[in-house]
Amino acid sequence: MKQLKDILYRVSLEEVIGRTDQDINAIHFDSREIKTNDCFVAIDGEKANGHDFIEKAVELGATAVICEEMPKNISNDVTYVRVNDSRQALAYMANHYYDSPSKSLKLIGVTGTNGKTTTTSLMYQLFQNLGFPVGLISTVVIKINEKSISTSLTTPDSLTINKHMRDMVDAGVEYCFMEVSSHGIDQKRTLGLDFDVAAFTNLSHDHLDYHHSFAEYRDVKKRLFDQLPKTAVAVSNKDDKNGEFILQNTSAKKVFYGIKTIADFRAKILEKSFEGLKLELNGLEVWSRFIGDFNVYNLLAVYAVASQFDLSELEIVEALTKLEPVAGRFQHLVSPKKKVHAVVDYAHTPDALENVLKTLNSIRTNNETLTTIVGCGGNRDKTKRPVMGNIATSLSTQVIFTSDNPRFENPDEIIDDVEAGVEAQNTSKYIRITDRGQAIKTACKMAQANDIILIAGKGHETYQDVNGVKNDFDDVEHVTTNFKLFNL
Ligand SMILES: CC(=O)N[C@H]1[C@@H](OP(=O)(O)OP(=O)(O)OC[C@H]2O[C@@H](n3ccc(=O)[nH]c3=O)[C@H](O)[C@@H]2O)O[C@H](CO)[C@@H](O)[C@@H]1O[C@H](C)C(=O)N[C@@H](C)C(=O)N[C@H](CCC(=O)O)C(=O)O
Ligand SMILES: Nc1ncnc2c1ncn2[C@@H]1O[C@H](COP(=O)(O)OP(=O)(O)OP(=O)(O)O)[C@@H](O)[C@H]1O
Ligand SMILES: N[C@H](CCC[C@H](N)C(=O)O)C(=O)O
Ligand SMILES: [Mg+2]
Repeated sequence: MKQLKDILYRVSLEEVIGRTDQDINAIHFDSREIKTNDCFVAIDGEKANGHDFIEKAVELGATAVICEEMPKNISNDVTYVRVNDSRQALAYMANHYYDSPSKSLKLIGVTGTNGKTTTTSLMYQLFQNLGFPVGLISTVVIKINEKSISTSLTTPDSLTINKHMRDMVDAGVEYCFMEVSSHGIDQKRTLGLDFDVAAFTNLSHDHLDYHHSFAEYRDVKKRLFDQLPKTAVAVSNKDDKNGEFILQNTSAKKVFYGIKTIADFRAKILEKSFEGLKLELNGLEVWSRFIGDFNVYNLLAVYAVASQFDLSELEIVEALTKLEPVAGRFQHLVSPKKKVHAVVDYAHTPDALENVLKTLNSIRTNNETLTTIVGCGGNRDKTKRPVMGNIATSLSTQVIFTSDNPRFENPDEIIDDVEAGVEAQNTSKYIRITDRGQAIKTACKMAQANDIILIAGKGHETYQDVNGVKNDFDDVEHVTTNFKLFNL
């Protein structure tokens, strides 16, 4: 239990009505969760305005309200605090409420369009293999040592982050690896966290519905590095067009990795196949079970981050070679009889789809058919749809356009948008099958020995979100079932 004035430390207060020495049970930004003696933080959001629920929160027992505009009706036994920015206030309050847990952790944040889940999960794996107590906050799962906690956002809200970090510290965790999404930075979900290292993977087209322009999207990502203290380390991908720009204004120590340019952490690709990659990492020759040039960047990011701590280079490189692929990221399944290759991959951006398809084309030995099954999510950036339609048809033998998570949109209209990007010479290369299960079944039915099927977009997801209902759906399960059904 803490007093309101202790939680409000560092929050710039515009106006206060009422006392600030009362005990606060819990902080909530959703009125529906309020109970007696809680503090309600009103946020003017994307869909609703929390200020409209202040009275409801008071009715439910809130004794403190944090808001950007004072409500018309003031209740005598409630304290009202007006602030400039409720999201910022929430982040600082969450930090104090949980006793600044990020200060007790070695905190590593990873941002970028693609590769965040892969690199943070690999860092978690590597440090765990080296015997450290570890935590992870990722799109797929939150981990506190061995314990898994389910999650729905890549970067949760500031209260949830601080709560999990508190639990991590209490469980003895030393290193915490977390994904930092652009929504997370923009909505100040990570504000006030004490990052020791922040790493940048890459920047390409995504979320332009939310950020309006590519420059705005890029500048939001850059903010993570701008806010780092001098004592922190900023790691970036030198081969990415924005890799140097992102670190332009950071006060942190700069460290770069790359394949094409001179960098602190370098890799050379010596051999590639479905079995993995032979690499040279800073001069040391190693084997890795990963497939695809993009995964070399991911391994380099892990290498660069791990090298910022008290570990020997040999120890790190050896641990890198032992890393296992991450669920739904280039997850490779081979049918037992006809050796049909299926790759389930979370590529849901144009750049990711292009990388995965180029990788598959580069390891195709003969002229096996490469069938791509792909769609786009509903209620997300519409401008990426035609671009992905074009990439899929240009880089595959044949394509089945299907449904991803339609959310509240009509799946056939989403496919219309994807189809609109197909260039004239490729129009005979695709068919449309809206039902994703049928699309996977059709591809398996057509498959011949050694053919390759890419199922893109949903990776690890075990549901399909239709009108807000999450129906069970798992790409990997569908592939395995159809491998059996068609005796592949
Ligand atoms: C567009 C967006 O990012 N929205 C996020 C944002 O919601 P918001 O603050 O705008 O909320 P809102 O629905 O407008 O409501 C405003 C306020 O009224 C409150 N309210 C509402 C109703 C009520 O009865 N009482 C009440 O108090 C709400 O709790 C909220 O505080 O803040 C919420 C709490 O942190 C998030 O759950 C919510 O994520 C939504 C569900 C979402 O889908 N977000 C996606 C786009 C997202 O964030 N994705 C990123 C990147 C993904 C990636 O590429 O990896 C991620 O980090 O996951
Ligand atoms: N370094 C990389 N560069 C480009 N593409 C990548 C890279 N790493 C992974 N990908 C591709 O992007 C997909 C998503 O990877 P991952 O889940 O690691 O990214 P993410 O940044 O966490 O995505 P999200 O924003 O959804 O959380 C992968 O399935 C793969 O196709
Ligand atoms: N974190 C990403 C995931 C997209 C995954 C894809 N399957 C979709 O539903 O669009 C987002 O929320 O945009
Ligand atoms: Mg992720």
